[in-house]
Amino acid sequence: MAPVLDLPLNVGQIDDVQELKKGRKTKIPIRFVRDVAERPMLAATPSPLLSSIPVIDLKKLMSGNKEEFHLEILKLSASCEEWGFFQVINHAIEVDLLEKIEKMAMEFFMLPVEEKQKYPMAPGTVQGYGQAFVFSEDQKLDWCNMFALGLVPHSIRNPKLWPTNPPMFSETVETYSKEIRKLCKTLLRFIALSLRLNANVFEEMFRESVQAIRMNYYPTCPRPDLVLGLSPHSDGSALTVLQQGKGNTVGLHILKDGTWVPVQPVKNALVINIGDTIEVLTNGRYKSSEHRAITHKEKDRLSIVTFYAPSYEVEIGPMQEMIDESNPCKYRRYNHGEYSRHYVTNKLEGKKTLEFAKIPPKKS
Ligand SMILES: O=C(O)CCC(=O)C(=O)O
Ligand SMILES: [Fe+2]
Repeated sequence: MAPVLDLPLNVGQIDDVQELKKGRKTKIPIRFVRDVAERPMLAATPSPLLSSIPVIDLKKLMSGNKEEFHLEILKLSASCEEWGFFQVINHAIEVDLLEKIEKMAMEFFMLPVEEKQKYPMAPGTVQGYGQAFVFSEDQKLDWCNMFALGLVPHSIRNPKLWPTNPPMFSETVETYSKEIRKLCKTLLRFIALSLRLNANVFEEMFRESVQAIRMNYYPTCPRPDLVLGLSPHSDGSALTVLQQGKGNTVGLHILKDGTWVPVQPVKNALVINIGDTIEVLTNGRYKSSEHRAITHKEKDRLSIVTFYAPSYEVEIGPMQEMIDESNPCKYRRYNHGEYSRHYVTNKLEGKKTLEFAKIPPKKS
């Protein structure tokens, strides 16, 4: 992943949530207890109208007749504009592979803590096992264990972080990442078409795109009402592909028009979201929505998340086609590597990271 902070950081004690659980204590350590305004308010049920994000059928885009294609492209465009999220079905990735990576990830998280800590995530970095995005002693912690790896290009990989246990881990991650890469390229072609742009525009612009994977494991929590599984954030990627564990409970929430909307898992679907890079490139037309994860009292949850982004040397800024009199340019131009560094060296805090790219509105 991108370069990280050189400073020594004092991040205080970071308890491993799976180990806390083994202690069978019902009292949540104070570092995990959120301020009242941040707590998830689980009792409040959102309107049923809001309870599902759009589902895109990739088969209709790849091989549907003219009418099916047209309707699906319109749906894709509306999903990216209004939600910044959709679920994709008929994505052509074998269910076996999805099941295999899920099994590997679970096997990894179930290893004894000493085994997992052989791949430590150093404070202020985002690869290895632990909690990312923690920069100070007084920062609240997420009820989550993460394991993250840089995959593509080869130079961002840290070979010391590739587990040899469970066996086949690296082989499965390689195969999976290739398939997800193909899917991202395909989706970006349709996203370009939905904007009436040349289908290759993103692929050509991104050069050798960067890809990283993060596995998030949310153990059960005695007080889901007090904690967050993952703090609210938007993703710094161009596109993110999220696989939820089979039979997962609802855990992912998207902020839409000021309301947290739970994402109902759809069997064998993958959840796709627009990252900050596409928001900037489209001058805000396609949104990188704020999202978070919550925990559950009786059910643990796993998510396997792939971040797909341009090569670090690429310059990003709103595309000319996205700017006109009624849509003045909202973001400045910057180098993607610079943004990536900014993203990974700041705590997750809603869409605050994207302030980096915003042009302040003119005072009248
Ligand atoms: O686990 C989830 O559903 C959310 C994960 C996520 O947003 C992330 O890893 O960036
Ligand atoms: Fe995310």
